[in-house]
Amino acid sequence: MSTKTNTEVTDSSKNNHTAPSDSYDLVIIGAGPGGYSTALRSAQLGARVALIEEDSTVGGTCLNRGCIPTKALMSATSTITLSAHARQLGIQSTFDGIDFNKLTTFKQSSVDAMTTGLSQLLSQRQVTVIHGRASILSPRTVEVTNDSKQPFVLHANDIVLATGAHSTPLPEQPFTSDILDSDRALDLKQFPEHPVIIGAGAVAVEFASIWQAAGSQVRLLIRKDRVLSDWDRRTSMALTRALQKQGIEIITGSQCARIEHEHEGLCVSYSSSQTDSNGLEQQVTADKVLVAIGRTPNTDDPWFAQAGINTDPHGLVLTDSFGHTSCKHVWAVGDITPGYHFAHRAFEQGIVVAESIAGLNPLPVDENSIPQVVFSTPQAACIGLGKESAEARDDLLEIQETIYPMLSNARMRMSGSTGSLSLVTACKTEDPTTRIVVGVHIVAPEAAELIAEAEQIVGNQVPVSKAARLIHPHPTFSEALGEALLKADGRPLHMR
Ligand SMILES: Cc1cc2nc3c(=O)[nH]c(=O)nc-3n(C[C@H](O)[C@H](O)[C@H](O)COP(=O)(O)OP(=O)(O)OC[C@H]3O[C@@H](n4cnc5c(N)ncnc54)[C@H](O)[C@@H]3O)c2cc1C
Ligand SMILES: NC(=O)c1ccc[n+]([C@@H]2O[C@H](COP(=O)([O-])OP(=O)(O)OC[C@H]3O[C@@H](n4cnc5c(N)ncnc54)[C@H](O)[C@@H]3O)[C@@H](O)[C@H]2O)c1
Repeated sequence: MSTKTNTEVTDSSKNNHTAPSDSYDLVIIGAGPGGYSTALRSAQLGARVALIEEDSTVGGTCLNRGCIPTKALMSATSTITLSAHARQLGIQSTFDGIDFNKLTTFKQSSVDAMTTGLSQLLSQRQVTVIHGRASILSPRTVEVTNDSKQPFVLHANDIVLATGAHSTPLPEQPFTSDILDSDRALDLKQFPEHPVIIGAGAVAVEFASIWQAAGSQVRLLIRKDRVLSDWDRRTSMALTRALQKQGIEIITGSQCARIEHEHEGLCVSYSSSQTDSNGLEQQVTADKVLVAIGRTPNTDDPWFAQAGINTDPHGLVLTDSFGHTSCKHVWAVGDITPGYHFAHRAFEQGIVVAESIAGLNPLPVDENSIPQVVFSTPQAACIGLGKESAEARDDLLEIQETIYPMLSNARMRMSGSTGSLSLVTACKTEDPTTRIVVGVHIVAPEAAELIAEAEQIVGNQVPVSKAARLIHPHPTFSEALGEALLKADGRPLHMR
């Protein structure tokens, strides 16, 4: 849940040496990954920075109710999956249930460690953190409101908008204690017994993995034939099959019509192109429903439009590749801007905006080399282009897909997991004799770590012939990428 408070307008950190003033080089609205990375880098470059956050803690969605608490739960429940696998390997272990109080303490301590550490870092860099709700009064003036004092005004040479996003509900179906968004799902006191999850993106798939591992009987209601349907088809199909193999029921081609309360839970009505061609509705029951159909940017306060900040039809703030908005001296970063919505993208945007404001002329964020990772079981990760998107590009020639059979990898076999790995290679029209790697797509237990190497290769446009010379330690999951590169270079080693 969002932890909005009406704390006093003051420095958040007790040991913050910088007293609030009314004049700054930079005022940033929102202390999530976009806002705090801008603050940290700007302060490092010598700017006087105020960071305004309406929650009681810094860190935004990611630290408080996104990346960190979900991965804490995932770290905990993945041990149940491991222990089930251990039994197959001859290691006797029993799963005696979950101490939810202890689990909640672990999750919260993971969050607290990150938010406290961030607060201290901001303090060390002399960033003034102010708790309150901010709005732009004019291009160089921000008003801050909270309950305890009169609104007050800050002046700034530049303003950065980093207000983030919130979960989108189904039409006319507000979130409740039973119809959950991810914030509410993270606050549950017990895992649900037979939840329905609506959606097929990162939130849906991660919660499906957490809950199924913990013993819930999860049903996923998805519109297409596979989860992560905007990913490369082979990869998303591999993950879909892996989830089904674990017992997650995936109802494909389905569109939720409504959710109603019944005597003992919820009834989800949906139309399904797969099971009923006459369009008749089907029903499933659930004790909780998680609605994970995307997020809406926090840009609907009237001051956005009044300040002249242009948005697209989804409410996303339009910027150039350096973060300038339509309003001079106002910049935007993170989930309110069009593109991938990940913390690591927001970090890089924050750095680029800070360096632009400081006059360092940074390179713009390279939107083509942003890795996507889903912390499901198994994990899925990708970077760059799939085969179809590469074929649609005018600047690429001779597109080739190389598929590595994951069960040829010793560590994959030992893990008991299924997976997939494919590479897309191509030549650029301007250099038609040099083949480079333009995309890597992985489903595997350590895909989130493996993708970092792929990012170097794709992001730096390394020729296949050079990348295939990199030596990988044996026996590791990372060898799978090495073997795939050898195959793409026409020199497969441990496969035909
Ligand atoms: C369940 C979940 C799991 C996720 N897991 C991952 C993951 O594993 N990896 C990953 O890379 N990404 C993950 N994400 C996405 C990631 O959390 C976001 O991309 C990231 O937080 C965006 O950062 P931001 O700074 O743009 O916005 P936010 O983090 O949303 O921060 C915006 C901040 O602005 C504040 N604010 C808004 N309006 C005002 C105002 N008017 N005045 C003052 N303060 C204001 C808000 O209170 C908030 O703290 C996850 C998201 C969710 C929901
Ligand atoms: N590991 C990570 O990096 C991570 C983890 C969780 C969330 N996130 C980010 O948080 C944001 C929110 O995640 P999300 O999964 O909610 O959104 P998403 O946009 O990633 O996925 C939304 C899913 O809902 C489906 N959908 C949309 N409207 C629907 C409808 N009316 N009925 C049924 N299905 C519908 C879409 O087809 C899609 O599969 C994303 O930007 C995501 O990148 C990232």
